[in-house]
Parts: sequence; C-alpha cells; structure tokens
Amino acid sequence: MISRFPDLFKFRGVVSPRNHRFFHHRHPPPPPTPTTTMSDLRPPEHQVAGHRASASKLGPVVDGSGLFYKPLQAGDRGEHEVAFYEAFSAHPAVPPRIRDTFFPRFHGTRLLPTEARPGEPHPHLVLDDLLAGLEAPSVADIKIGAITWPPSSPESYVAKCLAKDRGTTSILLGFRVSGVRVVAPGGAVWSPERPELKALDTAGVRRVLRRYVSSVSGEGVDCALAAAVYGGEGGVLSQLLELKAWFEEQTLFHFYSASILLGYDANAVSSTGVGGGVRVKLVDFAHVAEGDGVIDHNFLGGLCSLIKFISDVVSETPEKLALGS
Ligand SMILES: O=P(O)(O)O[C@@H]1[C@@H](OP(=O)(O)O)[C@H](OP(=O)(O)O)[C@H](O)[C@H](OP(=O)(O)O)[C@H]1OP(=O)(O)O
Ligand SMILES: Nc1ncnc2c1ncn2[C@@H]1O[C@H](COP(=O)(O)OP(=O)(O)O)[C@@H](O)[C@H]1O
Repeated sequence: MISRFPDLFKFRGVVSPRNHRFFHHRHPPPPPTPTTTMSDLRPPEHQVAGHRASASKLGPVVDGSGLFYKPLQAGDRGEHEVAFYEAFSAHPAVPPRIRDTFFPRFHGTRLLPTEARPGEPHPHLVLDDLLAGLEAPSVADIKIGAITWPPSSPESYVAKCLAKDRGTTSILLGFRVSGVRVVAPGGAVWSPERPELKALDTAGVRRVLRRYVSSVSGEGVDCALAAAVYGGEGGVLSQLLELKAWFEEQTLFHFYSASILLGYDANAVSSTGVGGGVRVKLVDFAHVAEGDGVIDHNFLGGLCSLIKFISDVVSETPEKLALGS
C-alpha cells in the first residue's frame, strides 16, 4: 500500500553523517552570516540534560534571539531528527493544536561555528527556545518510556540503553528524571548532578517531583507551588492529560527516548497561576520510529505513570500549603 503520508525515514542511510551539503540541498539554510561568530553563541544557561557544548564536544547553543540551536548528532541520528521534524511539521494528520502546544517550532537547519570544531561549521536544528521569556526558569527533563531504544537498534546500543533503563526508574516507572533545576526565592538554584538523578528510586522520584514545585532553598520540600504549577487550568496535569488523549489515538510515531520538558518562571508564580504559563513540551527526537498504525504504548504507558505521580503530589498537598490559600 502506498502511504499518503510523508515517509518519515526516506532520508535514512542515504547520506554520510558528515555530508553537510546534503542539508544545503534539502532545504538551503541561510549561510552563516559574517556576523555569526562563536562570541554570539553560548550554551543555554538552563539546559538540564543531554549533550552539552564544550571545547571538545558539540552541544546546543543559543544567541538570545529566542532560538535554540541543536547540533546534528553523529551517525544517522542528526539527519534522522531533521527528517522527523520535517515530516512532523508538515504532517496533515497531526492536529495543529498538538503541534503548536507541545512541540518546539522547527525553523530548518543552519550551519554555525562551534568551539569543538573550529573552522568547520556544523549543521544545527533551529528550534524555538522553549524557555524564552522566562526570567527564572525552573526546568525538568523527564525521559518517557520504559524502554529508550527503537526496536531496530543494533544489539550493542540496545544493551547500552537497557542497562540505563534497568539502572534507573525507566523500566519500573516508565520514565526517569534526566535533569532538573529549581530556582528558589532569592535566586538560589537547586540542580542535582546527573549521577544523583540516575540513582533515584521511586521514593526519590516522588521527592524530586515535589521539590520541583517547592518554594524553598536546598533540599527542602514544601510543595507550595503544586497547585499553581501542576494543578488548575493550564497547569502541568491538564496539559499532560491533553497530550495523553492524543497519544491514545496517534499511531504515526513512536517516541523512543524523547523527553517531556517542563518549565515555569519561578519569579512569576502567584495564587492565580504562573505568569508566562507553564510549559509542557516534547524534546529529543533522534530515536523516533514510524508508528505503522500501532499505538505508542511505550510512551503512553510512561505518560500515564507520570500523570499518576504528579496527581499524587497535587492531591497530597495540604490546601493550606497551596500558594495564596
Ligand atoms: O552519550 P552518553 O553515553 O552520554 O549517553 C547519552 C545520555 O547521557 P547519560 O550518559 O545517560 O547521562 C543522554 O541522557 P540524558 O538525556 O542526559 O539523560 C541521552 O540519553 C543520550 O541519548 P540521545 O541520543 O540524546 O537520546 C545518550 O546518548 P546515547 O547513549 O544515545 O549516545
Ligand atoms: N527547544 C529547546 N528549547 C530550550 N531548551 C531545550 C530545547 N531542546 C532541548 N533543550 C534543553 O536541552 C536539553 C537536551 O536536549 P535534547 O534534545 O534531549 O538533547 P540530547 O539529544 O543531547 O539529549 C534538554 O534537557 C533541555 O534542557
């Protein structure tokens, strides 16, 4: 049967991973302007997980314009992620509301200079910066799914991912917290190191989800922001439920290893809600597979589990602790 939808992986394996001309041909990005130099670009201050830009490694950068530049990853992953964004952005069966609410807008690719590879501009995905406009972003990256590897992966990659899925809460809970930063009143930032997050058990995950909506310094937990951030109209829960309704139906894509990124402005929480809104977005599509008419039960299961954990935080939070009550 000929699919009437774009072939998500039509580009897979067609080009060598470092063949930058391919990207020029497919959708010519604006060439790097003479004014785009390394000094215009910096690693995002609020990045909580994933590969980070350094003198020796590629990682995302921002330039303060409201855009987020993610370097195409090695192997076929980078082009795979581009192919996903192209297919997803134009897909007639993706509801515009879902696309606009839960995904970063994709603006094509762009060659940019990098510190890690001087003199060799590297192609980057150009995305909306999901935290743009937030003065004091409190952010959480939650990797969804009990398994994080697409079934077509080579055995060595399956083994590597499976070890991480087993060693973290992924298999047990259907998700793991990959990164978190919480800004306390006064500006102090609480952001556990990666090994600490990887070692979390179920009780630890509950504590981090409570800490994410606490208005305290250090390790304290008061859940004072739970009602404003997690609950209510436009809060995390209602957005996750809307996302879940789509995942109960959509059979186009399977989102292995994708994360839900939560963000709110810690300086803008009040009894009436959160100024600038609470952001609930999906990121990281390097391992998306075609759905082939099958529900993404791996993502859906993890999403249901996350919803239950967050509902518990809201329902366990005494009324008197809810901000403004
Ligand atoms: O490259 P590594 O070994 O640091 O692993 C990356 C992970 O870092 P970790 O070491 O688990 O903190 C990294 O994990 P976080 O997002 O940082 O939790 C990702 O899983 C990344 O996979 P992807 O290709 O971006 O989806 C992982 O990359 P791959 O395993 O896919 O190469
Ligand atoms: N569009 C975006 N806007 C703002 N921050 C983002 C965006 N995409 C990703 N991030 C930040 O970068 C981190 C890593 O992104 P991700 O796409 O998962 O990269 P990787 O493939 O290296 O894991 C996320 O945890 C988040 O902090």
